[in-house]
Amino acid sequence: FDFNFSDFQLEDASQLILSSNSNIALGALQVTYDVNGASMENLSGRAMYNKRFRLWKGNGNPTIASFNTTFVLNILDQTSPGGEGLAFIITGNSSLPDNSQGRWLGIVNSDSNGTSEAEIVAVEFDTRMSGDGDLDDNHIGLNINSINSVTPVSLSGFDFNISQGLDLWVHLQYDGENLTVTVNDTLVLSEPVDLSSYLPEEVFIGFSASTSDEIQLNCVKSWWFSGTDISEDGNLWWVWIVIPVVILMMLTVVLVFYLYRRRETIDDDMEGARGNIQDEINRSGSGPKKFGFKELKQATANFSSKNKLGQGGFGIVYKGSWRNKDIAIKRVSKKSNQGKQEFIAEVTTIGNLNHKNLVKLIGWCYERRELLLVYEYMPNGSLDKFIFCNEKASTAECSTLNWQQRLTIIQGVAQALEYLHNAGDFGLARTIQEKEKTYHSTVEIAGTPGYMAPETFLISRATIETDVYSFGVLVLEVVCGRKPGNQGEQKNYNNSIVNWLWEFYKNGKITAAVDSRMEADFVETEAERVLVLALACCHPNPHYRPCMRTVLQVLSGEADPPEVPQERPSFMWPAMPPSFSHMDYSLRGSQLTPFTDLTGR
Ligand SMILES: Nc1ncnc2c1ncn2[C@@H]1O[C@H](COP(=O)(O)OP(=O)(O)OP(=O)(O)O)[C@@H](O)[C@H]1O
Repeated sequence: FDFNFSDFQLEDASQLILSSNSNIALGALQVTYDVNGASMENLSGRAMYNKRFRLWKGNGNPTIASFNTTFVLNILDQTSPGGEGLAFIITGNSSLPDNSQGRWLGIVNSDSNGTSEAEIVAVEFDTRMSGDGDLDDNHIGLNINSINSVTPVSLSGFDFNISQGLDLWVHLQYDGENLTVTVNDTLVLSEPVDLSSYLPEEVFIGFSASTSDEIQLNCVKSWWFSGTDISEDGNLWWVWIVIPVVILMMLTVVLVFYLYRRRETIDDDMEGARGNIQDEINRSGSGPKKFGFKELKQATANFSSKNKLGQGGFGIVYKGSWRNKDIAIKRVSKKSNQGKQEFIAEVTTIGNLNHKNLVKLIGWCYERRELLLVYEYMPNGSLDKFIFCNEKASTAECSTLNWQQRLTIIQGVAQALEYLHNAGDFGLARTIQEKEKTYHSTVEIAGTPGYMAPETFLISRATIETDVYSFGVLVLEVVCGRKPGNQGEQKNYNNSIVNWLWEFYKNGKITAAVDSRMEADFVETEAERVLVLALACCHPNPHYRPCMRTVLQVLSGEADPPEVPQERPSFMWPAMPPSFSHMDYSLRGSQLTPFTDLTGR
């Protein structure tokens, strides 16, 4: 809070509040006017700076501003003696009190004198001894809400005479505790005073003066003021709004940038993954088409549950319509363990297969972290619907397959499997074997209990032999119309359909196991041949299982079924090839692990 009037010109009036008896003339502030030829008697006047100065703030232990001010006074008696005096004032009220001429110096009047309502602190330059408290006619004093000074100091002792028309350089300083006054570089007054006790927080500063019957010229020739601006803190409200807003904006920018980068990284990863997948699939030279996710979403009416065909180990299969053609879309579950490698394996191997008994893989999609496989649609659905009948289903709902149909199915599956075992050294099994992981037609260790060869858990992978075992179980299912067993039963290996049938075989009545729903309408020799073949496929020792070529020969009648022992052999591991069969396994000690407990999924 600073201002400086090196002199006073008329235009400076806009920065001042001048009472009616004050004006600017002759380069000076005439606190009581001395021009215009009007009477100068019994006047009082005030000339205040027009902006308030914040003197203090806060309650209890307030912060108090400090200030410095220097002004040049020129007071000249017009009568002898002259009268009355001039004061530097700090006040809550800029307006001149009524009837403050004469001895009141424009500071107070008879009503406000001595009251706190006056709200004024003044340093008076008193040129007339006019009241009881006055020291002499040449003194200064600190006045608080009163015309009587707290500590009047005579300037006569300092060789100054206030009202002789000499320039008095007055420097007034307040440090928040003490008020000091120097006149012409001489310290004349120093007084402790808490201005906040008497004055409001915001004050006007300026000058007051008066005349009486005795008159004088009351001029201020220049005025400089500088005070600490404690109001700034109080005006910092905008800081509390602006800074949090700026911080919030910065955080938002950082967050948006971070999310954008993260998204980019994810997209990059996905792009990278997709790129790899696409590259690998392309490199394999396979035929399946790459579909867009949107395309498949549309084809399945947004994967509507109405279009669900079934659910396998990898996820849900939906029926879809694409270019007026029915398709089946397997949406690999995100929870599924099918990873990129398995996906590529499925696309590149199955996609390259071409056999009338194998469902054709038309295409694939890997987008938005979604893995999808598109197959040709099989309108008749799954075989299990035809060979197992829900006990609650009516006869109409469960049409029984005749012997020829069953034989055709078995032959069809055998042909497909033989094709797989010969086509390109069985890509799927090979792909997964490389990873030392089993892959068959479902997740983790191949498939559903009951279809799994006993060694599956021990070797942890699919082999041609384990496929033959599964085929054997399928044959038993198709011929006997019986499920391989529920999961609970499968925890006990001896409860499997294989063990069940072996009992019939042992008792010499294997055809008694044939599905009774055919009402004995089947060719007994064919049924026996097929069932014994199935037992051979399900031999606990993989080395004794026939290959699929042999299976086909037996099914077509070109060859007899392999010899099958009357008693089901125990499962031993490691399994010995036929040439070692004479060896006493028990001598092999701990290396030989009789199979006792097999746990499926
Ligand atoms: N191409 C298709 N046409 C018609 N229905 C199909 C087709 N593919 C699958 N389905 C139906 O969806 C079901 C699930 O098929 P999916 O191939 O996922 O599993 P699965 O062969 O039954 O078992 P696994 O998970 O062991 O392979 C099938 O049982 C069948 O009912």
